[in-house]
Amino acid sequence: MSATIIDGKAIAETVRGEAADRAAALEAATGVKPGLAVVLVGNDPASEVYVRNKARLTVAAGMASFEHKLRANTSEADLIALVERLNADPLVHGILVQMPLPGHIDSDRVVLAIDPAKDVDGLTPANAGRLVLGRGGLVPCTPQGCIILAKHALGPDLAGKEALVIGRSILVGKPVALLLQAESCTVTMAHSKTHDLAGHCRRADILVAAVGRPEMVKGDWIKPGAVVIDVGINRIAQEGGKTRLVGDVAYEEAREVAGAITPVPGGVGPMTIACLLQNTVTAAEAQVRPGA
Ligand SMILES: NC(=O)C1=CN([C@@H]2O[C@H](COP(=O)(O)OP(=O)(O)OC[C@H]3O[C@@H](n4cnc5c(N)ncnc54)[C@H](OP(=O)(O)O)[C@@H]3O)[C@@H](O)[C@H]2O)C=CC1
Ligand SMILES: Nc1nc(=O)c2c([nH]1)NC[C@@H]1CN(c3ccc(C(=O)N[C@@H](CCC(=O)O)C(=O)O)cc3)C=[N+]21
Repeated sequence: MSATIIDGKAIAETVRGEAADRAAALEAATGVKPGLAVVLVGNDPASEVYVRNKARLTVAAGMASFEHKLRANTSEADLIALVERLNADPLVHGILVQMPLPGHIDSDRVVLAIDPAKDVDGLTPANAGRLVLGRGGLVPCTPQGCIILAKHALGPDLAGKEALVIGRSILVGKPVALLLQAESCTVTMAHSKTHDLAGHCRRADILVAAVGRPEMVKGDWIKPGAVVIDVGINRIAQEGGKTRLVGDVAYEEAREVAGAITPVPGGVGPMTIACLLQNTVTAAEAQVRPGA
């Protein structure tokens, strides 16, 4: 039996449409157009593609896009000074600093400089803490996207499902595990020190892979009928000098066993951008109508 392919591209289009409607309603009511600032340090070619995609889709959703491309040798102080200017800029409601940053910059200090009200990545201690406590705040985009995709496959009620998250980063693994727990799943978090990863995978009704290792999760690790959400974005070399994107799951093997699976590209990636636009509108609404 072959898995249902979860169409992240189509689902993301719907989510972006909702963000566009909310942005238009806010502008009609208050005259304020939500604005998103993206900061990229250095010229990593893959990151440049994401930044370009984000800018195009932000404008298409009726929001303002501000791009700041800084040289790879930009100092931490100059980067923090830019973040502080964006914090103070009334046209900017959301700030995203693309990770990873070059090695000479302490990313914790940069994230701490972001106004939590504009932290559309949900990385500041204020937003991360609210997520742990279950008290709202801005929630990281990729984890939100994972939950939406899992619900597309399983329906809105995820309660009681066995969920395994591979990866425990602040950007993806930890928040996705918290969101699954909030949906009343029974959650296991695996990482580089986990023993018998394959055995853990085989118990999972929902498997989220956020590792950054191309095709690490094999088909025979997957419980028949499971929902597989592949967060990995890995560029690998192909014959003829070309490259291609693959996830953290061996897709061709996995789709023979899983009940539903997200492709790479066209799965979680587009959802990340769609949820970023939603977070930008949410941030703008709160900044325009505090307490509303
Ligand atoms: N689709 C999208 O929108 C997005 C995709 N990504 C992609 O998702 C992937 C993960 O990103 P991110 O979370 O930022 O990555 P990090 O490198 O920050 O985290 C990777 C995690 O994987 C764990 N890990 C590493 N090797 C193994 C192993 N052999 N077995 C089990 N666990 C392992 C690490 O464990 P430990 O903690 O022990 O070191 C760590 O927790 C990347 O491919 C990235 O490009 C990221 C963001 C958005
Ligand atoms: N502060 C921060 N927040 C992030 O959310 C963040 C980050 N830094 N650093 C890098 C990762 C990676 N990431 C992606 C977003 C969209 C796609 C995406 O749109 N992918 C498409 C197209 C990919 C392509 O074809 O190039 C797809 O998978 O179909 C991919 C990857 C966000 N990240």
